Amino acid sequence: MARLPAGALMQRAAAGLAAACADALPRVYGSRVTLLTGSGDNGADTLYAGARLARRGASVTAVLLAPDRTHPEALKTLLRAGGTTATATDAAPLLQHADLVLDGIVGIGGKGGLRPEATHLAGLLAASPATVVAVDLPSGIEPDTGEVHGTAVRADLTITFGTHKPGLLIDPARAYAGSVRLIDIGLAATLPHTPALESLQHADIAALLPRPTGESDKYRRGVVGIAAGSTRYPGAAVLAVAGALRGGAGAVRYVGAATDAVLARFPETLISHTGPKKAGRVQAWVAGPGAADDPAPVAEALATDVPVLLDADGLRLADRDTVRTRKAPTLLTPHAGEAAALLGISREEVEAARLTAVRELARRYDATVLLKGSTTLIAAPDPDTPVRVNATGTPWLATAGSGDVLSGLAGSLLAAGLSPLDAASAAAYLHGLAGRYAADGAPTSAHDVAEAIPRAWRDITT
Ligand SMILES: NC(=O)C1=CN([C@@H]2O[C@H](COP(=O)(O)OP(=O)(O)OC[C@H]3O[C@@H](n4cnc5c(N)ncnc54)[C@H](OP(=O)(O)O)[C@@H]3O)[C@@H](O)[C@H]2O)[C@@H](O)CC1
Ligand SMILES: Nc1ncnc2c1ncn2[C@@H]1O[C@H](COP(=O)(O)OP(=O)(O)O)[C@@H](O)[C@H]1O
Repeated sequence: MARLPAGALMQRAAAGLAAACADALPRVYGSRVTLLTGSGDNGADTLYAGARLARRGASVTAVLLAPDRTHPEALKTLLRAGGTTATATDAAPLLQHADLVLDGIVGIGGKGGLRPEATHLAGLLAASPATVVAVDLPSGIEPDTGEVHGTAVRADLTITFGTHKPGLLIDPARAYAGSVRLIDIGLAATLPHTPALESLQHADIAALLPRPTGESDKYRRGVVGIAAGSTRYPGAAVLAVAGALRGGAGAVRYVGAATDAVLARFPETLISHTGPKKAGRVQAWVAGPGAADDPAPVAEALATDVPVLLDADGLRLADRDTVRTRKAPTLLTPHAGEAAALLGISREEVEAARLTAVRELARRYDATVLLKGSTTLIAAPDPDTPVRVNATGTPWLATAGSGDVLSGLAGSLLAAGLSPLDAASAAAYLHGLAGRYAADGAPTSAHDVAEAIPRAWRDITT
């Protein structure tokens, strides 16, 4: 992100910051505020905000990480307002007794992991009972990727300026930010034209979801084929069909070894006793959930000329060159473990660098990739298309079979005519919202998530 001159923008940032700190304190007058002040503009923001709080009667002390390189004007302003300074060696009691700490060690100018002195302060801060407010972003996280190398500040609240940085939206860094509040300081004209990341909201998703019209019939609405399930995992087929039936396609066709289980639960399913190749026309295939070790249905689905979603076993069974050379689009929906296997790295490496992993998979497979997990990311094969980060979801979704529901749902949206990027985005959004409704603060099941999809759909579109 480009660095802008201080001045008016910095004053706006400081005003917003001071107002947010005042909101976070029971009262400003008499409260103890400690500033962690680095030598860049991020540190200067803390000094200007601290000056505003000092003028309202707070007792403000700035811990200067680099006393001789502190922003001189900002420091003068704090001192004139009655604030004081300290060095990092005096920080421990100040942090221990503060009501509120402003973290301005580094912002978007931070490079690599925190240096030793900053690491030490972040450690002291972790043991402090104070409310921690991060300035622009928690020091130590990587602003552009969401990675965290070493120690980072854990904030209760992050006040970010102008735009959300990717690190505030993607785990693991996201978890360090606490709640995030965006302050508009008039940066819009200077931001890059195409963002690195997009996060679709209710209205964006509503505009994508298919709606039947008077002309519609079940075939025109799209038929989604589900090649899933095995004698070992029949439930995966049932759950994928459950998701597909709620995804907007006019009909769901099933092929696989779980016909009885699928029909028992969903008699409306069209059954074909062949592989995808001879199953009859569909507008999209979902291949892989619970497929166990049979590569044939996956290969047959990939040989068709309609969009194919590959999930679970389908990811392992698919041939990469076949995916790359398909004319119709392919959507891959791995969780971190499956992504790791495809990339030949560890699950931990994927979880530590989700953005890199999802982009790399999209590049290697020349396909759209939805990477599931604590942060769901969706990357298109074109590297210039912004990656999408899903705004809904809940950790309660981490329950067996909920990914199968997602695959059916996304497949159904593909069959209804959405592009892989939009189908994946809309499915993740609906699924995340349905997960929240189904859980409502208590454990839930994949089946309940599927049942909550219509409520999520209604909420988005009405
Ligand atoms: N964009 C805008 O328009 C606006 C931006 N604004 C604000 O400016 C912030 C960006 O300020 P910035 O560019 O001065 O960089 P910043 O984050 O303070 O870091 C640089 C300092 O950190 C140090 N340092 C670096 N790495 C480190 C590490 N790993 N561990 C420890 N230290 C490390 C580095 O030291 P050096 O390498 O020089 O020794 C240097 O001193 C931005 O986040 C926002 O708050 C607002 O005022 C509103 C308008
Ligand atoms: N910690 C988490 N926070 C939010 N969502 C999660 C978390 N862990 C998993 N999920 C979501 O739960 C679903 C699990 O899918 P998956 O791992 O494929 O499970 P399964 O194979 O059992 O169906 C995905 O939609 C994923 O994004």
